[in-house]
Parts: sequence; structure tokens; C-alpha cells
Amino acid sequence: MASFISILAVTFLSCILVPIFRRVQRIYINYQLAKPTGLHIFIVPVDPYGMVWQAGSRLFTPILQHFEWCRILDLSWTWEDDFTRHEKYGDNFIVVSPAMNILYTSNKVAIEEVLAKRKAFVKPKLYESMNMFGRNVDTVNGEEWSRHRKITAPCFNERVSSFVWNESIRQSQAMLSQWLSQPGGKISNMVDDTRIVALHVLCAAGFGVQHDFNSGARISAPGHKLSHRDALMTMLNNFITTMILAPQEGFFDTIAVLLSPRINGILLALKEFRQYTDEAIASERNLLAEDSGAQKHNLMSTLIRTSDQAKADGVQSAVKLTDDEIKGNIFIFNVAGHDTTANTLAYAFALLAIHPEVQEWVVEEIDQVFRGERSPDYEGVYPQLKRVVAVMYETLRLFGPVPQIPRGVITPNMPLTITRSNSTTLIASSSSTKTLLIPPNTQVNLNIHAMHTTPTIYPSPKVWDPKRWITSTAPTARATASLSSELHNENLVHMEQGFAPWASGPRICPGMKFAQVEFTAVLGTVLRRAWIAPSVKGGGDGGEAVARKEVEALLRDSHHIGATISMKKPEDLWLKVSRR
Ligand code: HEM
Repeated sequence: MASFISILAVTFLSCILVPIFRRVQRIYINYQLAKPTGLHIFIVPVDPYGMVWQAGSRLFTPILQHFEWCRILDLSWTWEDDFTRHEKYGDNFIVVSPAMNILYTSNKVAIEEVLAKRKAFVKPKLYESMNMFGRNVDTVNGEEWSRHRKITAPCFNERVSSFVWNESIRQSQAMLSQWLSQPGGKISNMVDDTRIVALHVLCAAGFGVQHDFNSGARISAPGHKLSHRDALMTMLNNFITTMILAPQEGFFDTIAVLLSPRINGILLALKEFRQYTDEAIASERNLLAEDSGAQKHNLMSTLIRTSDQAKADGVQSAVKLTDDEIKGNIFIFNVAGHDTTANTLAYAFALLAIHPEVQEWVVEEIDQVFRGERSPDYEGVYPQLKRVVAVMYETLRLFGPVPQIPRGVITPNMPLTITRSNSTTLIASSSSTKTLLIPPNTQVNLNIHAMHTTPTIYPSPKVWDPKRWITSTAPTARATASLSSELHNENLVHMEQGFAPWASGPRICPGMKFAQVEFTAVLGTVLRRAWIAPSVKGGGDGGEAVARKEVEALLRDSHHIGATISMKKPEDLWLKVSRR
């Protein structure tokens, strides 16, 4: 036994020590490369993502959070970290490990450059684990990506946006009725509800299936053991485990009796989700075959129609997707389009509750634009909701669902322009541009959240202030200008650089407009009828000041586990909704 343990120990140590030894020289070179750019270097003893530690994260995280290198890794990302990092290290730092290096940058020039050069900075291998239902636009690179993007991009057209608008209004009206029917209007299911709205909008505008807010995707369809919602949520809530299990699903099925109920639950969710997708595709194909003349315009029908048409015409593969690729893309629309928008909505409602002055400001616009219309039309109303979009931008700035975007580097020593700056002073007066040669075996992590909290780009970065996104072409005093002309003269600030919640460049999120339309429709529908205020945990009477503090702390206590940023304890978010 003792010799077995010592063999294990020696193997384990050599696995760690040998690569470290081999890399000493490389680290030195990296250091030399980094030195002129003033990069901070962190040498970490394990894999740079802290996977080893994550395996036992419950045990290790509380201890490791005290270590600087560990706090830098995704392992223990906290909302506050990016603020302190700015103060300490500026825009760029590099984490050097035996496995690989990661260059973190929150520099707006570097981020823009990396996102613009999709061929040089590619989606890293880790994205491939999201091919569980088929290769898709989010995971592939090069020519393959061009083909996927060409076929998926037309799915996000104005007809779909109009559909998103109508469905979002329908869903949020039902959600609001349910909120107002709660005793004292106190609700603690905000995050669940915005998730249902986002899922139902996705089902309708994405897959042509309309659901009722109170039932719909919450209920198992005939022939299913799980509801569509539960299948998707199980996968999203256990994202990493799902990605590990999916490629070996068959093997895990054979040893199912040995596995924990949690793992079996994830395996079931995978099967159920696959079945829902297959059924949705089959039903869409039947409709297309019936050729009723009434063409549907949802994401899935466009995807199938474009692809099937190309197959029928025998057009070369440039415009075709295989059935597996269609499934892969439908899966990625589900993953990318669900929690992202749902969480942004939940954060925005909570932030509006603790910032009544902003809520008043945005309600002013909503009242003026909606003007009691029973069914506000997309073309007329949506473009006028600039303050509502400002609320979305500001929420995404501080609580954007994608805080970091990783990229692999194809060519060693690839040059990257970085601006060396002391983030607490103005870039213009203290910056100098440098070209960094990215060392071999280095991944680049674009730290979007840190860029969004840079004081030189966003003064008072911790303050949630949607008004920073609005400028006026005719700054007239309120006393002399009517509200309608004041609103008419307002414009949204357009940032060329420094704001990238949807990324930028050729791989910018294709669902950006989808999400914006959904967000404005839901927020507009709720705030034209109701006022949101904070409530103390448990729904008791603790006074508004206490409630506000609790909500504020809850929002900051967000983590980055799974696909997006989310509140650690969404069930503790209590809000009070009252009729206006
Ligand atoms: C607030 C809502 C959303 C945010 C903040 C967001 C953010 C992002 C970001 C940052 C990326 C780039 C990721 C990377 O390059 O690694 C991305 C890509 C993507 N998003 Fe979104 N997204 C949102 C909503 C949606 C919606 C509603 C859909 C679809 C229904 C969608 C579909 C996609 C797809 C398919 C990609 C991959 C595009 C490609 O690589 O070419 N997203 N999103």
C-alpha cells in the first residue's frame, strides 16, 4: 500500500514539477518580453484555470480566495475584483503556469484589435465542448465559421425582432399580473420569472412555439420526463459538468447505477433536450413540407429553410448546414439567448428598485412613448425607448453576462498593441502605446468587465448611472422645454471602443438586437403599470433603507459559474411591486 501511495505521489509530483522545470526558461523569456510593457506577472503552480482546485472547490475556495494568483483566475471571480485589479495592476497582466499562460487585458485598444482579427485570434479549444449537439457558429473558426455565420445571420432579421417585441409584451403582461397578485406585491421569484419570459420568447421567436407564461415550458410535453425549461436549466446550471459528460454520454449511461442522482439528472436533461430539439425540427419540416404558403419567420424555420433549399438545389457546401449542425446551432441559440437576457432583466429590475430616481427618469419616457396604447407597435415605439436602452447598457456595463472573452493565438509571438496606462489617471496624459509580442502557448483573455469599470473610460465606475448613456442635441432647461421635445432631442451615446458586452468585430453577438428588443419590451410593459421597490429578505417589514442595502449587497455577491454572471442567491432577492 505504502509503495502504491509513493508511486502515485512521485507520478503526481513529476507531472507538476517536470513541466515547471521545463518552463523556467520560457517564463524567463516571457518575463523579458513582458518587462518593457510593464506587465505584472503571476506565476501559478497549477493549471491556469485552477481546474485541479475547482474539482474540490467547496473545500479549497475559501482558503484559496486569500491568495492573489487564485483571485485572478476565474475560479474565484468576484464582482469587486476587477475594480481592485485596475488600481493595482493597470490594464494588463499575465498569468504564467506550467500548462499555459494567460494574458489578461482590459485595455480597450487591445480588446478592439483582438476582436477585429478573428483569423489570428480564434475561439480556443475549450469551446469545442459546446459541440455536444453539433458544431455551431459559436464554437468553430475559419472558413467553417464563415459558412455557419452566413446561414445563421439571416435568422436575426426585422421580422424576428417584431415577433420578439410582441411575444415579450405578451409574456411580461402575464408576469406582471402574477406579481401584482402576490400578497403585498412582494416577490422573490424575479430571476425565475425573467428566465421563463426569456425562454418563452426564445421558443416563440426562435422556434415558432408559443407558450402561456404560467404553464408552457415549465410543464413536461407528452412523451417527456422533463419540461423543456427543466432540461435546459439543468444543463445551464451544471454547465461545466454537462460539457464533460456530453461527449461520453453513452459510456456514462452504461454505468448509470454507479453515478450520483445529480449526474443522472444531467444525463437525463441532455437526452430530453435532444428529444425536444429533434421534435421541434421535425415539426418545422412538416410545416415546410405542407407548404401552406404562410412562411414562418422564426430562427429555426429560417435555418432549416435556407439549409434545405441549398441541399435541394445542390448548391455547394458554402451555404449548407448538416442536420447535426442545425441542431448544434439551435442548442447554441438556447444557451446564448436565454440566461444572458434573463439575467440582464433581473439585474435591471433590482437596480431600478434601489435607484428610484432613475426609475422615475425612465418611467417619464415610457409614459410619454406608450401613451396608454393597448398594443404598442414595434416600429413606432421601440426606436423611441432610448432611456430604456440606456438602462440596459448601464446594467450590461456593470453586470454583463459575459465578463471575459477568451481567445487562442494562432501564431507565436503575435504582436498586440497595448496602451500602458495608470487607470486612475487620464489615458491621454499618462499613456504610451506598446507592442507586446504574445509569448508562445499563451491564451488571451479579454477582461470585458474590467474594461467596463475603468475609471478613465467611465468616471465613478461603481455608480450605476444610466444617464451617462444619454446626450442631448439641444440641452435646454426643463422649465422651457416640453418633455416631448426634451426626449426627442436625446440620443444614445455611441462608444467606438470601451464598451463590448456583445463583443465587437466580425464575431459580434448576432442576438444583440433580439436581446435589446426583448429587454425594452419587458421593461416598458412592466414599468408603464407598476412601481418596483426593494423589500427585505423574507418579505417582512424592515424599512426601505435596510431593504436597499440588502439588495445592493446581493447584486454585488454575483459569481461567474456556468455560462454567465449571475446572483449567487437569487432566491434572496425580494422586491415589492405595486400598481401605478
Ligand atoms: C444581453 C444579451 C446577450 C449578451 C450580453 C450576449 C453576449 C455575447 C457575447 C459577448 C458573444 C461573443 C462571445 C465570444 O466571442 O466568445 C456572443 C456571441 C453569440 N451570441 Fe450573444 N449575447 C446576448 C444575447 C444573445 C441572444 C438573444 C442570442 C440568440 C438568440 C445570442 C446568440 C449568440 C451567438 C449564436 C453567438 C456566437 C456568434 C459567433 O461566434 O459568431 N446572444 N454573445
